Amino acid sequence: MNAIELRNLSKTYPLFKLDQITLDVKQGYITGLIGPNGAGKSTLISLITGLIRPDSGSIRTLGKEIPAQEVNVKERIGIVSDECFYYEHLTIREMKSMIAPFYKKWDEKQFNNYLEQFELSPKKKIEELSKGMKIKFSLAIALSHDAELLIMDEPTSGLDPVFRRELLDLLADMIQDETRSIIFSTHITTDLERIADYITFINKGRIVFNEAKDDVLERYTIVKGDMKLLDADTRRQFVGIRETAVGFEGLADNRAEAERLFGHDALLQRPSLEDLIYFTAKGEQQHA
Ligand SMILES: Nc1ncnc2c1ncn2[C@@H]1O[C@H](COP(=O)(O)OP(=O)(O)OP(=O)(O)O)[C@@H](O)[C@H]1O
Repeated sequence: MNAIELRNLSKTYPLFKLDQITLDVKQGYITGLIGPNGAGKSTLISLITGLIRPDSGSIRTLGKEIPAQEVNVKERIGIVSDECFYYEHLTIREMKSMIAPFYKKWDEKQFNNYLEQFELSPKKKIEELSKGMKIKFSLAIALSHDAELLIMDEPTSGLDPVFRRELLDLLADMIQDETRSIIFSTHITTDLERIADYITFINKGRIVFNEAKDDVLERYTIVKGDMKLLDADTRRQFVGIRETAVGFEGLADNRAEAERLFGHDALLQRPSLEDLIYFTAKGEQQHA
């Protein structure tokens, strides 16, 4: 089953279009959403959570049509972002008291455990929280109502490395029973290399791929070699190329083909997710 199903989803802003997005986010797994600045990640997440409305296309979250059946699904979802809509003048305890009644499965003991684990004082006002503390607070809320789907917009960007690791462990634990699902956007791609099962790459409002992480990292390859290996034909193999004084480095999207073409003349390496973003953006500049 899919936790999220998007069909031909479009949203147009004056200078940007999220264009005909069709995407399945699998239940029971962690999906990472990656892409350059302004690619449309937050817009996509806002559409999925019902914060903004699409111009066309359909959204089905946990089996329910959004926005039509939104009320039936809200309490089964946890949303984590540093831009959550809390009342700044309230304390953590007061804010929790406002939020908790909306959730049938609210677990007060669990919430208090998370506050302790995250070192958050219930007496602190929301306006006094740092960016990282706000993320921790919204995470404590999301994890205390037994959410089946966690949707997170750059949850790790404001967190220190120690807590980031702890959060990743927490997320990995959360999906152990294979009924819960997590989608999160981030620029810290090493976090996804650590825990994501699937990667959705979005660029300029379009999906570049939505695939199992291991398949992606197997399919693409970094090729390093001498400039004399590059001609009009071989250049076509590359998503993007970086030329240096001593040679070139490029990303090819077909490892088998690159091996056939370059054989032992070039060095082929497994790419990182960051390489995929970097070379895709670079390729666009080169083809522009
Ligand atoms: N309310 C809005 N009105 C007009 N344009 C908008 C609005 N919200 C987003 N955009 C535009 O949509 C595009 C995608 O923005 P979005 O925030 O979804 O990107 P992103 O991938 O999350 O980027 P980043 O990695 O920088 O956070 C940008 O060009 C942005 O300016």
